[in-house]
Amino acid sequence: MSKFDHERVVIHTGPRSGLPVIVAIHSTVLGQAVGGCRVWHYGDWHEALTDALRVSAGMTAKCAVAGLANGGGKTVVALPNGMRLDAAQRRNLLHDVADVIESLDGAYATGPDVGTTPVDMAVIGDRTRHVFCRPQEQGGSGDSSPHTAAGTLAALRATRRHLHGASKLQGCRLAVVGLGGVGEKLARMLAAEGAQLQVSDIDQAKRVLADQLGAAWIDPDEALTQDVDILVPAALGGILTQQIIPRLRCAAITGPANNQLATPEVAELLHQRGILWVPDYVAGAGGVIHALTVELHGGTRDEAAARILQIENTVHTLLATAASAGITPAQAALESVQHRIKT
Ligand SMILES: NC(=O)c1ccc[n+]([C@@H]2O[C@H](COP(=O)([O-])OP(=O)(O)OC[C@H]3O[C@@H](n4cnc5c(N)ncnc54)[C@H](O)[C@@H]3O)[C@@H](O)[C@H]2O)c1
Repeated sequence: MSKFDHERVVIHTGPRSGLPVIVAIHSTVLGQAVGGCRVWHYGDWHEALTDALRVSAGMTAKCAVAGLANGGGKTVVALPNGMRLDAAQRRNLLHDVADVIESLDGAYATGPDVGTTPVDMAVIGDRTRHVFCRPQEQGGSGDSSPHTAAGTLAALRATRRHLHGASKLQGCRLAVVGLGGVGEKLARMLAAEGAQLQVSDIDQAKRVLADQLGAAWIDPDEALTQDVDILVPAALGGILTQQIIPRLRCAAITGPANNQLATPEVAELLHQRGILWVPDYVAGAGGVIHALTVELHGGTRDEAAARILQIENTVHTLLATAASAGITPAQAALESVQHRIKT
Protein backbone atom coordinates (compact mmCIF):
# COMPACT_ATOMS: atom_id res chain seq x y z
CA MET A 1 0.00 0.00 0.00
CA SER A 2 1.44 3.42 -0.91
CA LYS A 3 2.07 5.85 1.94
CA PHE A 4 -0.40 8.69 2.48
CA ASP A 5 1.90 11.70 2.72
CA HIS A 6 -0.55 14.61 2.74
CA GLU A 7 -1.13 16.71 5.84
CA ARG A 8 -4.84 17.16 5.35
CA VAL A 9 -7.58 16.54 2.80
CA VAL A 10 -11.01 18.07 3.11
CA ILE A 11 -14.01 17.05 1.02
CA HIS A 12 -16.99 19.23 1.68
CA THR A 13 -20.30 19.27 -0.17
CA GLY A 14 -20.93 22.94 -0.92
CA PRO A 15 -24.28 23.95 0.62
CA ARG A 16 -25.03 26.41 -2.20
CA SER A 17 -23.78 24.39 -5.20
CA GLY A 18 -24.34 20.83 -3.97
CA LEU A 19 -20.94 19.99 -5.51
CA PRO A 20 -18.04 18.29 -3.68
CA VAL A 21 -15.22 20.77 -3.01
CA ILE A 22 -11.91 18.96 -2.47
CA VAL A 23 -8.96 20.73 -0.86
CA ALA A 24 -5.75 18.73 -0.51
CA ILE A 25 -2.96 20.17 1.63
CA HIS A 26 0.23 18.29 0.91
CA SER A 27 2.68 20.26 3.05
CA THR A 28 2.92 23.38 5.17
CA VAL A 29 6.49 22.67 6.32
CA LEU A 30 7.86 25.69 4.43
CA GLY A 31 4.79 27.87 4.97
CA GLN A 32 1.19 28.29 3.82
CA ALA A 33 0.20 25.69 1.22
CA VAL A 34 -0.73 27.16 -2.17
CA GLY A 35 -2.19 25.74 -5.36
CA GLY A 36 -4.77 26.57 -7.99
CA CYS A 37 -8.49 25.91 -7.98
CA ARG A 38 -9.43 23.44 -10.73
CA VAL A 39 -13.06 23.23 -11.80
CA TRP A 40 -13.25 20.46 -14.35
CA HIS A 41 -15.25 17.49 -15.60
CA TYR A 42 -14.23 14.14 -14.15
CA GLY A 43 -15.74 10.66 -14.41
CA ASP A 44 -16.46 10.90 -10.67
CA TRP A 45 -15.17 12.62 -7.54
CA HIS A 46 -12.63 9.83 -6.83
CA GLU A 47 -10.77 10.86 -9.99
CA ALA A 48 -10.90 14.48 -8.86
CA LEU A 49 -9.46 13.46 -5.50
CA THR A 50 -6.60 11.59 -7.19
CA ASP A 51 -5.86 14.70 -9.27
CA ALA A 52 -5.90 16.92 -6.16
CA LEU A 53 -3.49 14.60 -4.30
CA ARG A 54 -1.07 14.43 -7.25
CA VAL A 55 -1.04 18.13 -8.13
CA SER A 56 -0.81 19.33 -4.51
CA ALA A 57 2.35 17.23 -4.03
CA GLY A 58 3.74 18.77 -7.23
CA MET A 59 3.08 22.25 -5.82
CA THR A 60 5.20 21.45 -2.75
CA ALA A 61 8.09 20.67 -5.10
CA LYS A 62 7.46 23.76 -7.23
CA CYS A 63 7.52 26.11 -4.23
CA ALA A 64 10.53 24.42 -2.62
CA VAL A 65 12.70 24.61 -5.75
CA ALA A 66 11.60 28.22 -6.37
CA GLY A 67 12.82 29.13 -2.87
CA LEU A 68 9.34 30.23 -1.76
CA ALA A 69 8.18 30.06 1.86
CA ASN A 70 5.15 28.01 0.82
CA GLY A 71 4.03 24.41 0.58
CA GLY A 72 1.73 22.64 -1.84
CA GLY A 73 -2.04 22.38 -1.96
CA LYS A 74 -4.85 22.13 -4.48
CA THR A 75 -8.58 22.68 -4.79
CA VAL A 76 -10.53 20.51 -7.19
CA VAL A 77 -14.24 20.64 -7.92
CA ALA A 78 -15.55 17.75 -10.01
CA LEU A 79 -18.32 18.86 -12.33
CA PRO A 80 -20.62 16.06 -13.47
CA ASN A 81 -20.14 15.29 -17.19
CA GLY A 82 -22.05 17.71 -19.39
CA MET A 83 -22.76 20.18 -16.55
CA ARG A 84 -22.37 23.85 -17.50
CA LEU A 85 -22.50 26.46 -14.73
CA ASP A 86 -24.52 29.60 -15.32
CA ALA A 87 -23.34 32.85 -13.71
CA ALA A 88 -25.34 32.38 -10.49
CA GLN A 89 -24.28 28.73 -10.09
CA ARG A 90 -20.65 29.69 -10.68
CA ARG A 91 -20.79 32.40 -8.02
CA ASN A 92 -22.41 29.98 -5.57
CA LEU A 93 -19.74 27.38 -6.23
CA LEU A 94 -16.91 29.91 -5.80
CA HIS A 95 -18.40 31.04 -2.49
CA ASP A 96 -18.58 27.39 -1.38
CA VAL A 97 -14.89 27.03 -2.29
CA ALA A 98 -14.09 30.24 -0.39
CA ASP A 99 -15.82 29.01 2.76
CA VAL A 100 -13.87 25.74 2.76
CA ILE A 101 -10.60 27.67 2.35
CA GLU A 102 -11.56 30.12 5.09
CA SER A 103 -12.30 27.19 7.43
CA LEU A 104 -8.66 26.09 7.11
CA ASP A 105 -7.42 29.10 9.12
CA GLY A 106 -4.81 30.21 6.61
CA ALA A 107 -3.20 26.79 6.07
CA TYR A 108 -3.95 27.09 2.34
CA ALA A 109 -4.48 29.79 -0.29
CA THR A 110 -5.76 29.32 -3.83
CA GLY A 111 -5.26 30.84 -7.29
CA PRO A 112 -6.53 30.22 -10.82
CA ASP A 113 -6.10 26.90 -12.64
CA VAL A 114 -7.87 24.93 -15.36
CA GLY A 115 -11.51 26.07 -15.37
CA THR A 116 -11.04 29.20 -13.25
CA THR A 117 -9.85 32.75 -13.95
CA PRO A 118 -8.43 35.76 -12.06
CA VAL A 119 -11.98 37.18 -11.99
CA ASP A 120 -13.13 34.00 -10.20
CA MET A 121 -10.38 34.60 -7.65
CA ALA A 122 -11.90 38.01 -6.90
CA VAL A 123 -15.24 36.26 -6.21
CA ILE A 124 -13.49 33.82 -3.85
CA GLY A 125 -11.88 36.91 -2.32
CA ASP A 126 -15.37 38.10 -1.25
CA ARG A 127 -15.24 35.53 1.54
CA THR A 128 -11.56 34.78 2.24
CA ARG A 129 -8.28 36.65 1.99
CA HIS A 130 -6.40 33.44 1.26
CA VAL A 131 -6.47 33.87 -2.51
CA PHE A 132 -4.03 35.17 -5.14
CA CYS A 133 -3.89 36.19 -8.84
CA ARG A 134 -6.93 38.43 -8.53
CA PRO A 135 -7.17 41.08 -11.29
CA GLN A 136 -4.85 44.05 -10.79
CA GLU A 137 -7.75 46.53 -10.69
CA GLN A 138 -9.09 44.59 -7.70
CA GLY A 139 -5.83 44.75 -5.80
CA GLY A 140 -4.39 41.49 -7.10
CA SER A 141 -1.20 40.64 -8.96
CA GLY A 142 -2.98 40.27 -12.32
CA ASP A 143 -2.11 38.14 -15.34
CA SER A 144 0.68 35.71 -14.49
CA SER A 145 1.64 34.83 -18.06
CA PRO A 146 4.26 37.59 -18.62
CA HIS A 147 6.03 36.46 -15.44
CA THR A 148 5.86 32.81 -16.43
CA ALA A 149 7.39 33.79 -19.78
CA ALA A 150 10.16 35.77 -18.05
CA GLY A 151 10.95 32.80 -15.79
CA THR A 152 11.07 30.42 -18.74
CA LEU A 153 13.44 32.81 -20.52
CA ALA A 154 15.74 32.63 -17.47
CA ALA A 155 15.55 28.81 -17.54
CA LEU A 156 16.36 28.84 -21.27
CA ARG A 157 19.48 30.94 -20.64
CA ALA A 158 20.72 28.36 -18.12
CA THR A 159 19.94 25.53 -20.54
CA ARG A 160 21.81 27.32 -23.34
CA ARG A 161 24.80 27.85 -21.03
CA HIS A 162 24.84 24.17 -20.10
CA LEU A 163 24.71 23.14 -23.77
CA HIS A 164 27.01 25.71 -25.34
CA GLY A 165 28.97 27.42 -22.54
CA ALA A 166 27.29 30.86 -22.80
CA SER A 167 23.79 31.95 -21.86
CA LYS A 168 23.10 34.30 -24.80
CA LEU A 169 20.15 33.05 -26.80
CA GLN A 170 21.17 34.84 -29.97
CA GLY A 171 21.46 32.24 -32.74
CA CYS A 172 20.09 29.46 -30.54
CA ARG A 173 17.71 27.19 -32.49
CA LEU A 174 14.44 26.96 -30.58
CA ALA A 175 10.99 25.53 -31.31
CA VAL A 176 8.18 27.10 -29.26
CA VAL A 177 5.13 24.82 -29.30
CA GLY A 178 1.99 26.71 -28.27
CA LEU A 179 1.55 30.46 -28.73
CA GLY A 180 -1.02 31.21 -26.03
CA GLY A 181 -0.72 33.57 -23.07
CA VAL A 182 2.80 32.38 -22.16
CA GLY A 183 4.10 31.08 -25.51
CA GLU A 184 3.41 34.25 -27.47
CA LYS A 185 5.17 36.48 -24.92
CA LEU A 186 8.10 34.09 -24.74
CA ALA A 187 8.40 33.91 -28.54
CA ARG A 188 8.46 37.73 -28.68
CA MET A 189 11.24 37.86 -26.05
CA LEU A 190 13.25 35.19 -27.87
CA ALA A 191 12.87 36.94 -31.22
CA ALA A 192 14.06 40.18 -29.60
CA GLU A 193 17.19 38.33 -28.42
CA GLY A 194 17.96 37.14 -31.95
CA ALA A 195 17.11 33.46 -31.43
CA GLN A 196 16.55 31.32 -34.53
CA LEU A 197 12.88 30.59 -33.94
CA GLN A 198 10.39 28.00 -35.11
CA VAL A 199 6.85 28.30 -33.73
CA SER A 200 3.70 26.23 -33.82
CA ASP A 201 0.10 26.29 -32.65
CA ILE A 202 -3.04 24.34 -33.52
CA ASP A 203 -4.67 27.73 -34.03
CA GLN A 204 -3.74 28.72 -37.60
CA ALA A 205 -4.53 32.38 -36.80
CA LYS A 206 -1.23 32.45 -34.87
CA ARG A 207 0.69 32.24 -38.18
CA VAL A 208 0.51 36.04 -38.25
CA LEU A 209 2.74 36.12 -35.18
CA ALA A 210 5.29 33.86 -36.90
CA ASP A 211 5.43 36.31 -39.82
CA GLN A 212 5.75 39.30 -37.47
CA LEU A 213 8.65 37.70 -35.61
CA GLY A 214 10.41 36.35 -38.70
CA ALA A 215 9.95 32.83 -37.24
CA ALA A 216 9.42 29.65 -39.26
CA TRP A 217 5.91 28.17 -38.87
CA ILE A 218 5.78 24.43 -38.16
CA ASP A 219 2.83 22.10 -38.47
CA PRO A 220 1.72 21.08 -34.91
CA ASP A 221 2.06 17.38 -35.83
CA GLU A 222 5.76 17.87 -36.49
CA ALA A 223 6.53 20.53 -33.91
CA LEU A 224 7.96 18.24 -31.23
CA THR A 225 10.37 16.44 -33.54
CA GLN A 226 12.20 19.42 -35.05
CA ASP A 227 15.99 19.45 -35.26
CA VAL A 228 16.65 22.26 -32.75
CA ASP A 229 18.88 23.04 -29.79
CA ILE A 230 15.98 23.50 -27.37
CA LEU A 231 12.37 22.38 -27.62
CA VAL A 232 10.03 24.70 -25.68
CA PRO A 233 6.69 23.05 -24.82
CA ALA A 234 4.21 25.84 -24.12
CA ALA A 235 0.87 24.14 -24.78
CA LEU A 236 -0.63 21.10 -23.08
CA GLY A 237 0.91 18.51 -20.77
CA GLY A 238 1.51 14.77 -21.34
CA ILE A 239 3.35 15.34 -24.64
CA LEU A 240 6.58 13.51 -23.75
CA THR A 241 5.53 9.91 -24.22
CA GLN A 242 7.56 6.72 -24.58
CA GLN A 243 6.58 6.72 -28.27
CA ILE A 244 7.82 10.23 -29.06
CA ILE A 245 11.20 9.93 -27.28
CA PRO A 246 13.00 7.95 -30.04
CA ARG A 247 11.82 10.54 -32.62
CA LEU A 248 13.03 13.66 -30.78
CA ARG A 249 15.86 15.61 -32.45
CA CYS A 250 16.50 18.32 -29.84
CA ALA A 251 19.42 18.58 -27.42
CA ALA A 252 17.26 19.88 -24.55
CA ILE A 253 13.66 20.51 -23.51
CA THR A 254 12.83 23.54 -21.38
CA GLY A 255 9.35 24.99 -21.34
CA PRO A 256 6.47 26.18 -19.17
CA ALA A 257 3.79 23.59 -20.11
CA ASN A 258 2.67 21.80 -16.95
CA ASN A 259 3.09 18.02 -16.53
CA GLN A 260 5.06 17.46 -19.75
CA LEU A 261 6.03 13.87 -18.92
CA ALA A 262 3.33 11.34 -19.80
CA THR A 263 4.76 9.16 -17.00
CA PRO A 264 7.64 9.81 -14.56
CA GLU A 265 9.79 7.08 -16.23
CA VAL A 266 10.04 9.22 -19.36
CA ALA A 267 12.62 11.43 -17.57
CA GLU A 268 14.99 8.43 -17.50
CA LEU A 269 14.35 7.64 -21.19
CA LEU A 270 15.24 11.23 -22.10
CA HIS A 271 18.39 10.94 -20.03
CA GLN A 272 19.36 7.71 -21.83
CA ARG A 273 18.95 9.49 -25.17
CA GLY A 274 21.20 12.31 -23.92
CA ILE A 275 18.39 14.87 -24.03
CA LEU A 276 18.37 17.35 -21.14
CA TRP A 277 14.92 17.83 -19.61
CA VAL A 278 14.46 20.76 -17.26
CA PRO A 279 11.49 19.92 -15.00
CA ASP A 280 8.47 21.98 -16.06
CA TYR A 281 7.70 23.05 -12.52
CA VAL A 282 11.13 24.71 -12.34
CA ALA A 283 11.02 26.41 -15.77
CA GLY A 284 7.39 27.50 -15.35
CA ALA A 285 7.60 28.92 -11.82
CA GLY A 286 7.78 32.62 -12.76
CA GLY A 287 4.02 33.24 -12.53
CA VAL A 288 3.61 31.70 -9.13
CA ILE A 289 6.75 33.44 -7.81
CA HIS A 290 5.33 36.79 -8.91
CA ALA A 291 1.83 36.22 -7.55
CA LEU A 292 2.93 34.90 -4.16
CA THR A 293 5.68 37.47 -3.65
CA VAL A 294 3.37 40.40 -4.42
CA GLU A 295 0.03 39.16 -3.12
CA LEU A 296 0.79 36.88 -0.18
CA HIS A 297 4.24 37.94 1.01
CA GLY A 298 3.84 41.74 0.71
CA GLY A 299 6.85 42.08 -1.64
CA THR A 300 7.24 44.61 -4.45
CA ARG A 301 7.02 43.86 -8.17
CA ASP A 302 10.77 44.53 -8.44
CA GLU A 303 11.48 41.98 -5.72
CA ALA A 304 9.31 39.48 -7.57
CA ALA A 305 11.14 40.20 -10.85
CA ALA A 306 14.52 39.66 -9.16
CA ARG A 307 13.36 36.31 -7.77
CA ILE A 308 12.15 35.26 -11.20
CA LEU A 309 15.59 35.97 -12.66
CA GLN A 310 17.00 33.60 -10.02
CA ILE A 311 15.44 30.74 -12.00
CA GLU A 312 18.54 30.97 -14.22
CA ASN A 313 20.79 30.12 -11.27
CA THR A 314 18.43 27.45 -10.00
CA VAL A 315 18.40 25.67 -13.37
CA HIS A 316 22.16 26.10 -13.80
CA THR A 317 22.76 24.45 -10.40
CA LEU A 318 20.29 21.64 -11.13
CA LEU A 319 21.87 20.82 -14.47
CA ALA A 320 25.41 20.95 -13.04
CA THR A 321 24.44 18.77 -10.06
CA ALA A 322 22.69 16.25 -12.30
CA ALA A 323 25.65 16.09 -14.70
CA SER A 324 28.23 15.57 -11.98
CA ALA A 325 26.14 12.95 -10.16
CA GLY A 326 25.08 11.17 -13.38
CA ILE A 327 21.39 11.57 -12.52
CA THR A 328 18.48 13.21 -14.34
CA PRO A 329 17.71 16.89 -13.69
CA ALA A 330 14.31 15.62 -12.45
CA GLN A 331 16.04 13.51 -9.80
CA ALA A 332 18.36 16.41 -8.88
CA ALA A 333 15.30 18.66 -8.47
CA LEU A 334 13.60 16.07 -6.26
CA GLU A 335 16.68 15.78 -4.06
CA SER A 336 16.84 19.57 -3.73
CA VAL A 337 13.15 19.60 -2.68
CA GLN A 338 13.76 16.89 -0.06
CA HIS A 339 16.80 18.75 1.24
CA ARG A 340 14.89 22.03 1.56
CA ILE A 341 11.95 20.43 3.34
CA LYS A 342 14.18 18.61 5.82
CA THR A 343 16.39 21.60 6.75
N1 LIG B 1 -0.28 31.04 -17.58
C1 LIG B 1 0.67 30.85 -16.69
O1 LIG B 1 1.11 31.77 -15.99
C2 LIG B 1 1.29 29.48 -16.55
C3 LIG B 1 2.10 29.21 -15.44
C4 LIG B 1 2.74 27.94 -15.33
C5 LIG B 1 2.52 27.00 -16.30
N2 LIG B 1 1.68 27.28 -17.36
C6 LIG B 1 1.46 26.23 -18.35
O2 LIG B 1 1.99 26.66 -19.61
C7 LIG B 1 1.18 26.16 -20.68
C8 LIG B 1 0.65 27.32 -21.51
O3 LIG B 1 -0.12 28.16 -20.67
P1 LIG B 1 -0.93 29.38 -21.29
O4 LIG B 1 -1.43 30.17 -20.15
O5 LIG B 1 -0.10 30.05 -22.34
O6 LIG B 1 -2.13 28.60 -21.98
P2 LIG B 1 -3.06 29.08 -23.18
O7 LIG B 1 -4.28 28.25 -23.10
O8 LIG B 1 -3.17 30.57 -23.19
O9 LIG B 1 -2.22 28.68 -24.50
C9 LIG B 1 -2.01 27.39 -24.95
C10 LIG B 1 -1.78 27.48 -26.46
O10 LIG B 1 -1.39 26.18 -26.92
C11 LIG B 1 -2.05 25.92 -28.13
N3 LIG B 1 -2.08 24.47 -28.33
C12 LIG B 1 -2.91 23.54 -27.76
N4 LIG B 1 -2.59 22.30 -28.19
C13 LIG B 1 -1.53 22.45 -29.02
C14 LIG B 1 -0.74 21.54 -29.78
N5 LIG B 1 -0.96 20.23 -29.76
N6 LIG B 1 0.27 22.04 -30.54
C15 LIG B 1 0.51 23.36 -30.59
N7 LIG B 1 -0.20 24.27 -29.90
C16 LIG B 1 -1.21 23.82 -29.14
C17 LIG B 1 -3.41 26.58 -27.97
O11 LIG B 1 -4.04 26.81 -29.22
C18 LIG B 1 -3.03 27.86 -27.25
O12 LIG B 1 -2.70 28.90 -28.17
C19 LIG B 1 0.09 25.32 -20.00
O13 LIG B 1 0.53 23.98 -19.92
C20 LIG B 1 0.01 25.92 -18.62
O14 LIG B 1 -0.51 24.97 -17.68
C21 LIG B 1 1.09 28.49 -17.51
